[in-house]
Amino acid sequence: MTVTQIQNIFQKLFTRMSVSVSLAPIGVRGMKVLDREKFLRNVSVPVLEVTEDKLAKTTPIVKPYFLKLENFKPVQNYVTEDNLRRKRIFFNPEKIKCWSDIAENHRLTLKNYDVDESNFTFVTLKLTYDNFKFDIIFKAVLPENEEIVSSFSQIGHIIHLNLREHLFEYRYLIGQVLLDKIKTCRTVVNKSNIIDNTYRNFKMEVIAGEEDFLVTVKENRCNFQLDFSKVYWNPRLCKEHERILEFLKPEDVLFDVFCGVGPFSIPAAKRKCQVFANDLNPDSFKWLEHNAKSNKIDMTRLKLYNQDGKDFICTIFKDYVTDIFNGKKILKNEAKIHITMNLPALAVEFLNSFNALLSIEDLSSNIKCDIIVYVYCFAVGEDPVKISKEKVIENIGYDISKDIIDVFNVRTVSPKKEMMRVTFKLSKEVLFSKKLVQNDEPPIKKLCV
Ligand SMILES: C[S@@+](CC[C@H](N)C(=O)[O-])C[C@H]1O[C@@H](n2cnc3c(N)ncnc32)[C@H](O)[C@@H]1O
Repeated sequence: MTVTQIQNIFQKLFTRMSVSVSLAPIGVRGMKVLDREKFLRNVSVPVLEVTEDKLAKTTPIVKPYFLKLENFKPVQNYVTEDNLRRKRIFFNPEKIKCWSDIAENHRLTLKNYDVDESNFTFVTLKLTYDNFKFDIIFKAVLPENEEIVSSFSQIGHIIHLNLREHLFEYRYLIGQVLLDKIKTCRTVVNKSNIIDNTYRNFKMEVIAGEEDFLVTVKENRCNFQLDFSKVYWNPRLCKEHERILEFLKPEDVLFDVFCGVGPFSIPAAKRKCQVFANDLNPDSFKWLEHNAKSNKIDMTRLKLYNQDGKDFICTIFKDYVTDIFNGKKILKNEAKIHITMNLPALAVEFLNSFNALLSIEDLSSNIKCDIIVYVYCFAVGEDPVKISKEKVIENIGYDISKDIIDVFNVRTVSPKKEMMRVTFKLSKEVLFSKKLVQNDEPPIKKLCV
């Protein structure tokens, strides 16, 4: 018996006895400065050694047991001590600890090809930092039960983290690992405070890679270029942007009150809507203009504004609907007017600008015009639907319960905070409310929610 054969017997015995074989890195918990060498470890791994002619038949049978690691091939060439060329198929030791762990039907099929337990052995595999995915590394390094993978998003080449305070001391390690492991990443930033400024951008710290905030992202078949340090962009809103775009038909009109760099406005203009896009942030405005050009938008369909949302509603929107209601402007093919208000922390506070926006003199007979508002808000509490409805009604100053079309949960921001969208029909009652209320009553009706 050769030394290798004896080693194999011992390895088989040992592996049979051990309850579970973990492939995770060991001895790195608590590491704050990345030391790639410390991830080196030897693991005993089951392999099936077959002659080259048997490989094509054997591989499909044993594929479910393959050892899957980063930068690792589960099927490798091997030359025996007697100089014979063989193939080694590496199995996952977390699944296969001995020959009988292979399903019986698979063992029987293998036997038909003359492959059996005599082909099954164990080899020692040297695992390095390069073999582990970032989530495995974080699981091994960070305090137990920490989950950071869900708290990051990728915007072009930037990975954006929102680390909780107790993980701050690990931030440079986390940044470096992400930079190493995610091929499309060149910059890792951590948001260093919550978004509480007017322009909804965050102060951030570069924790790994280059200080380059200029990104290009693709959404709803449009390209957006932006400076992530100066403007708002959230890849988690892509689906919501798409949902709104689905509501828009060619010739419809969109007033995008807080448009950012244009994720509603630019694709809407591309779909032949008439779009009025506004944002207060001069940088958003700059990138909005840039993106309109780079997406080759017909600028007769897209008008851009850099004003406060309230002024935008009280001038641009007001003038447009005045012309509709006094018959100066006619919408083609019963087109609708849509108003998007995506500034969840504050948008409801702009709703009262619609209340009594128009005077009754502007109203020519019974012109009909569907105006749909999509206003976003945050809801913290047991019943986010009720909370967001109440917010809207309270702020618009009119009981619009009957006009609410939908209350939609867009996404969970944190365990107790939901981002909601309230869709409602902006009625003539609200737009002309002052004049509709008799006897100089204040325009705000008593709310019943
Ligand atoms: C949450 S972002 C939404 C951007 C974009 N609509 C989207 O869906 O990604 C809100 C935007 O509102 C803009 N903003 C903040 N206060 C504003 C105001 N008073 N008037 C107009 N825009 C404002 C910010 O600059 C920011 O771009």
